[in-house]
Amino acid sequence: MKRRSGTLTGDPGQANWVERTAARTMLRAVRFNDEDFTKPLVALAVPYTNGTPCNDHIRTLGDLLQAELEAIGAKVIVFGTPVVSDGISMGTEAMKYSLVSREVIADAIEVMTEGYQVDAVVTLSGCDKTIPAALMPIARNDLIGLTLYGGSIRPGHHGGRDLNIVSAFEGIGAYSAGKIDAEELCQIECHACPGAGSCGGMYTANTMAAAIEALGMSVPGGSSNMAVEADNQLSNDKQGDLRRTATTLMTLLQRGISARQIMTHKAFENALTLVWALGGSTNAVLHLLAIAREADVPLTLKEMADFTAKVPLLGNFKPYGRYLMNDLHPLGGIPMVMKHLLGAGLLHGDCLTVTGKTLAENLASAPDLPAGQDVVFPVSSPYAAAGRHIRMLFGSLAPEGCVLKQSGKNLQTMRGTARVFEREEEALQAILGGKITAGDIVVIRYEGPQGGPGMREMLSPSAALMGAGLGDRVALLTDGRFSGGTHGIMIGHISPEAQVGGALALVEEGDQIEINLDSETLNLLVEEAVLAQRREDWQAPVSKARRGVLAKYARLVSSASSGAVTS
Ligand SMILES: CC(C)(O)[C@@H](O)C(=O)O
Ligand SMILES: [Mg+2]
Repeated sequence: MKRRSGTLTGDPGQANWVERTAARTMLRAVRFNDEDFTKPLVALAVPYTNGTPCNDHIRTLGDLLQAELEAIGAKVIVFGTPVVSDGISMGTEAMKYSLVSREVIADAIEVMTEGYQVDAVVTLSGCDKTIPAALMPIARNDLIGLTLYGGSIRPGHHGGRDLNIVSAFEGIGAYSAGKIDAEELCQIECHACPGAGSCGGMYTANTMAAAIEALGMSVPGGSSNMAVEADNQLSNDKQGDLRRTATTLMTLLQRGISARQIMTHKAFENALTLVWALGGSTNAVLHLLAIAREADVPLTLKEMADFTAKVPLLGNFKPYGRYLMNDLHPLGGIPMVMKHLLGAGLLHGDCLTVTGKTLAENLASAPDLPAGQDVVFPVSSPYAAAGRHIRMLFGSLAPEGCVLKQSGKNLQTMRGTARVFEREEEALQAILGGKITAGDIVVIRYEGPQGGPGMREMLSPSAALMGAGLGDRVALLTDGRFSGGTHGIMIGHISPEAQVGGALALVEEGDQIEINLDSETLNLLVEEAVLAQRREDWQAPVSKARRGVLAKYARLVSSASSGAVTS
C-alpha cells in the first residue's frame, strides 16, 4: 500500500524519521500512539449541523464511522464543513450561499485531505449541496475514497395525507389563494418533517445520492436507506451502510483503487440514466457537469441532452408523482431500480465500483422489480416514454442552453406574455398578490451564478404558482435554478445569464416568448433590430456582492451550462 502519511513514520536513523519528529509530537498530543503512525491515515468529512434535519444525525454517523474505521485498522482525522439548508434558506438572501457552499465544502475537504496528506478519505453528506461537494474533491485529486449519504427523512402525516417539506411550500400558495386556512397551514408546518433525514421526494438530495451510487462511488443501497426508523433512532440499514463503508474503504486502500478508475465516462452515463429514469431534480444537470469536470471526464450539456433522450421515465415520485423514497426503500431501493435498468440494457454493467466489483456484480443479489406496485414502472410500460423528463432547450433566449423538467407531462408548445422581475422576491409578491394570470410567462433574472450571485433555487415562486392552481398555465423562466421540489412549467439555468448580457437581460414586459418542445427551443419573439437596440442600451449592473465569499464566487464562477464551477 502506497501511503502519503507514511512520511510520519519510519525508524530512527531514517531521514524522514528525524524531519517528521515535530509532526509526531503534535499528533501525540491528540492521542496518536506509536502504532497509529503505521496505520493508513483517513480523513473523515462530517458535514454536521443541528440547523437542518438533513444533517442533524450526521455527527452520530461520523462518530460511528470513525469507530468502525479504527476498529479495522485505520487512523481517522475528523473534521466538519459548512452546511446550508435549502429548505430553510429558500426565498431569502441566505439561499445565495447554497450553491456557493458546494464549492466551499469541496474546497474545505481538499484543504483537509491535502493539508494532512491523508491516504484516503470518507465524506458524509445530507442536504443538497453537501452531496456533490462530498464527491468533487475526491474526483479532483483522484483520491482513494468514497462517500455516504445520511439517508432520506420519513414522511409526516396530517389529515390522512403523507406530507413532506414541499407540502409546506405549496401550502403557502394554497393559503394565499384562499384554498386553505391559517389553521391548516399551521398543521402542515407542524407535521410535514418528523425527524432527521434529507427531503423525502425525488428532490435534489435523493436524486444526487442515487446518482453517486450509480457512479459507483458509494456502497450499494446507501442512497435509498432511510436515515432513521419510525422512532427517530438511527436506522439499522444506515448502521449497516456505515460498516460497509468502512470495510469498502479498506478494500480500496489494499487494492489501490482511486476515484478516477471508477468515475469514467461510462459511469457518468449510468448516473444520467438513473437520474432520468427516477425523475430526478434539474440540479443533477449542474452537479453532474461539475463532478465530471472534477474527474476530467468530458461532458457537455448538449451531450447530456442527446444521451438522456433515450431514457424512459420509470419513477412515480414527488414532486410530480405520488411517492417518496420511503416507498421505494421496502421494494429494494435504488439497487432494485438499477438491476431493472441493467436487465433492459440501459446501464453499463462492467463499470468498476468502490466495492472493487463491477456494477453488475453488485446488483446480482438485488431484488427484481416487484409486480403489483406503481412506485417504479417497468421499462416495457414506463410512466412516460423516453425523452420526456429533463429537457435541454436552446434558442435566441438561451444560446448556451437551459433546462426544463417535463416529468412526463403532455406539454404543448406555449406562447406567452413576459412578466419581468429583477429578483425572486418581486415575482413571489406578484404571484401571491394575484397579479399573475394564465398565459403569463414569469421571467426572473439577475439570479444566475454571477448575477445573484449564487443562482438561487426558485421553489417559493414555483410552489406558489402550483398552490394557486396556475401550474399548467403559467411558465416561469430564470437564469437561477429550481429546487428538486419544483414542478410546473419551469425553465432554469438560462445561459448566458442576464448579468453577463445574455438575451434574458433584454426581455421587456409584454414581449412574446415561445417554448417549443418539438424543436426543443426557447425563443424571444422580438425583431432582431429591436433587440440590437436594446443590446446597445444595456449596461451590466454592478455586482450585488462587494466583498466576502459571494464576491469571490461571482468573480470566479463559470456559466450554469458548464456546471457553475469555480475551479
Ligand atoms: C428543499 C428541497 C426540496 O430540498 C430543495 O432544495 C431541493 O432542491 O430538492
Ligand atoms: Mg435544493
